Amino acid sequence: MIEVKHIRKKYGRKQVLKDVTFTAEKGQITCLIGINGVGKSTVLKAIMGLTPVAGGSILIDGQPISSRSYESVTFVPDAISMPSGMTVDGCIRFMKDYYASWNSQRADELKTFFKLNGTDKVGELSKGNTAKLNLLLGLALDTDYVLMDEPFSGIDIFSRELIASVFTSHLIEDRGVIVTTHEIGDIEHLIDKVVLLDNGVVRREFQTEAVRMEEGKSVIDVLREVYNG
Ligand SMILES: Nc1ncnc2c1ncn2[C@@H]1O[C@H](COP(=O)(O)OP(=O)(O)OP(=O)(O)O)[C@@H](O)[C@H]1O
Repeated sequence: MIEVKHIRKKYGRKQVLKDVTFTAEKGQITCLIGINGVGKSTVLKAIMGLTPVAGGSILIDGQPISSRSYESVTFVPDAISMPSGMTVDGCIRFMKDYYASWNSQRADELKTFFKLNGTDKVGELSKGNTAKLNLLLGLALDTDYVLMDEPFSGIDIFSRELIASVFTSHLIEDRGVIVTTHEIGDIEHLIDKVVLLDNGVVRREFQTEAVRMEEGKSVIDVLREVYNG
């Protein structure tokens, strides 16, 4: 389980996270939602230890985050970090050489699933194919948790559907996923849990199925309630 407890974060004088607490379970898809600039990416970066936080703690399977956390958590950022002149197969080879946890079989399956062409260069990929390659490079690592920052950002409906279908496939297996997205409609039916960030705090944390069954509400209904009062 990933446990985020009372974390705070300031950029300069701006208090972005005032007191953020939530958990994300292994085997579940947890969606971090909130309006632009609320601090979703900052939370993901904090879990990865990529940005320092002022207070609170973050535990991964009971252990405080450290350089060893990379063995259990993968971060898929919202932009690809591979050189533009590298081919899709070149990226895959690079990752295989660099990471002991690289799973070549899953990488091959993802390449086929996303219909990526091995000889295409990163800099010449469409936005949708760039997002797919970025996900491939993250999901082919054998880690217990995957954090994805806006995997649907700026891509067409068909690519979004294909990416969404990965969430329910064996390619995710029983890993824990934390995803940020504005495209809630695309994945509402796939999400197990929602963490709603607003004004530096978690305004609601709920299991989607429970809210659907007990209150007859969708995630969007809850969002409207929170933001429109
Ligand atoms: N390195 C930084 N230096 C200064 N301010 C920053 C930095 N990174 C983020 N911020 C600010 O912190 C706030 C939260 O940013 P963050 O990217 O975490 O929000 P977000 O919820 O992911 O936004 P979006 O939905 O637009 O992606 C924003 O106001 C942003 O401008």
